[in-house]
Amino acid sequence: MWKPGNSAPDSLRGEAPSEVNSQMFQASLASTLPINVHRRQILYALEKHKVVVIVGETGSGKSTQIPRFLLEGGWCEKNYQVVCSQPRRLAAVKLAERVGSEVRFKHGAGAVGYKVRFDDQTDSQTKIKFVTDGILVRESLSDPLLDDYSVCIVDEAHERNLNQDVLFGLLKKIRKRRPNLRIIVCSATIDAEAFLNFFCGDKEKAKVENTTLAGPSTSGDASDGVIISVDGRQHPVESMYLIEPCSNYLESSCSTVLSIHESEPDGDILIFLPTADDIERCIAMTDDMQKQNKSPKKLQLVLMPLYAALPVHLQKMPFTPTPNKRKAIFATSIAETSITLPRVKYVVDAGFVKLPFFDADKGFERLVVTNVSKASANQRAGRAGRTSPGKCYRLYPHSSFLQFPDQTPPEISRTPLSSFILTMKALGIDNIMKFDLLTPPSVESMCFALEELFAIGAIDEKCALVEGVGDLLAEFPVEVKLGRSLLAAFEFGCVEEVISVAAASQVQNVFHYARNPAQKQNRDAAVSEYVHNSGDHLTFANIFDDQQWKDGNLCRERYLNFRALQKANEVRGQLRGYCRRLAGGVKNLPSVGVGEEESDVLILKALTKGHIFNVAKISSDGKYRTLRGDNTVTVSPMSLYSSFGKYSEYIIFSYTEDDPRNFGQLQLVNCSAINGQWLAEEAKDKQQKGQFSLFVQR
Ligand SMILES: Nc1ncnc2c1ncn2[C@@H]1O[C@H](COP(=O)(O)OP(=O)(O)OP(=O)(O)O)[C@@H](O)[C@H]1O
Repeated sequence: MWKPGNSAPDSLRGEAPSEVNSQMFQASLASTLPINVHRRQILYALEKHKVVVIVGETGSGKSTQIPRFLLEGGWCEKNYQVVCSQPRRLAAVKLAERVGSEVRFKHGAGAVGYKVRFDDQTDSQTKIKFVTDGILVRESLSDPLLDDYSVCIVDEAHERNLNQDVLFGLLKKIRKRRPNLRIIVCSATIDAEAFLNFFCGDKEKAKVENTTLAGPSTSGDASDGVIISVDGRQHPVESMYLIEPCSNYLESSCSTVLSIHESEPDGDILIFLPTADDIERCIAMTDDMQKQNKSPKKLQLVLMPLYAALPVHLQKMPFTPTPNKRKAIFATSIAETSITLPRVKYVVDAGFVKLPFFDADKGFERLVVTNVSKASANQRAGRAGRTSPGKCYRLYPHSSFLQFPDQTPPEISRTPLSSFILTMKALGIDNIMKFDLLTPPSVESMCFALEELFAIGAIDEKCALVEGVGDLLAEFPVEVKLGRSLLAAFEFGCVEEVISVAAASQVQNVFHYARNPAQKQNRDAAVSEYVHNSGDHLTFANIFDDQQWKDGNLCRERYLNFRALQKANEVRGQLRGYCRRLAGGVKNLPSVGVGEEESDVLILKALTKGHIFNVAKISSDGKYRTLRGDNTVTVSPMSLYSSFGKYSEYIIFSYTEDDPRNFGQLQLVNCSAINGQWLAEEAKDKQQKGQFSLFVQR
């Protein structure tokens, strides 16, 4: 069933006799989920209505069972597929494994597949397809009416990521052209009426089903939409709050994990923290505290991280049984929705999330650690009690919870929109302001994105996609800055090196933090062996140029984050595949090597083409100011440029974040020295000299 050369996910591999029993067991467990009571109601609603909004508690069975109902209800006949989109790739992969193992007994091993960025595990036999929201949007570029699908399920709709919002608008358009298409929108916590109004509008009557009715409704015409509420969850989750706010959520997380381990019966613990760095620190702190506490324990406690920038084999570990041991899994919001970690009974929620926010005043995105929404907190709690009753320890008072926003603000209202605009243009939607969106984007962020796209040459002065740049970038699987740098790398013959830079930029924390001055001294000595004096970007390329990064021990000595490098290397492989296809199937991609002045200039020039909007110039007070927005900024102390970079009037940077030492100020992450002359050349190239000379003269 799987494409040659690809291995199937664990639970979808060849059938051993014992597996058959386990599948029958899983299928019988599935039939006890609360959503089963609504099976007929959902199938009937879908016969009668084009849009069905399903609201059901976490763990009621929406993500796993609805696709199965549809398969069994005949929605995959005549070569149609049912597609279910998820915000995150981990959820899409895990759901495909789970649903695959539930249905394979009846429908064959290939009935369920998944498609996520860089990994397509579907073929002509696939009937239920789990994808990420971004993949479904991309599919609509080549198949504008999504003709392969009879039903599109958009799951976890409360997340309102940018791709979901595009999908809602597209599906609304498509359903007018394809009356046979059915749309299901699912979540535990959405404003169902708002979604129904969006799809059905005032003219078409929206109908709310009686929530307790298990049977079919008898009214409404086929153009109606309908809301179905699914009551109840399989197992209860008890939520507990702190009486007083805690002063240090990392310490509080560690001590809560250890006290659960000492006092609560068996069951794994899932801890939600905002960043990968917090996770690594919290694991180290818990480990230290555990070693100091010598009292005998019934069970050994194993500490594991789970975040997006981990290599795939480490992301799988929390899902693997550890007999006679209790797992404490420290996760970001990657584990918040759709996934089931079967043995988790306890959730510890620090109540924070790291989110990008576009600051229209500064003209830059800021990564901010902020309170989660009530919807997210409830999703997190929902990870306990999936296979038995559970408990959620919230590390904040109930009064704080009540002040959390109901929902996280939609991504469209808080992030830069360059990729979004490119996608819309590639879809042929030129007047974006007229495209039907649940929340319209702000004029400021649209202008900012259009300017950036113009500056990198993706659109022309009439805002049309530039052939050979804009159209390619719309399909590139990385953000536009890196995509543009990769395209430029073909021009400069340094594709391999820019791939390394792009891959390392996708994972955070390539280097381990130095936590005190002594560590910093050691780190600086270790890092000096491979650092490039232009700063971070060429150091990334250097690390991959030198095969020694593959040695975990050596990485530790050199303060390199082995896990992050493994992940970056995975991404390198994926980007290489993409670039090879782009170059017409060539085997060897152009490479110049790192370390010779001439080749280094080529790599930095390619990067400058993509980062033309992310340039800072030193001003007379000795501080850097961004050319765009004229913000006074500092270089992040984590950037190697701050300790090792040669002085440069101009630098490029990957992104900005809040400076923890200066409230309200931005700091630049991943910085490299460039030559200001390249900016002028770039401006000349594009005949935009007037625009760029403004920057250069400042
Ligand atoms: N991998 C798994 N291992 C064990 N049980 C599972 C697994 N996946 C799902 N389940 C069972 O199926 C139940 C329903 O899961 P499902 O993901 O369909 O719920 P949901 O309603 O979509 O919840 P959420 O909104 O939290 O994603 C879980 O609570 C659990 O009991």
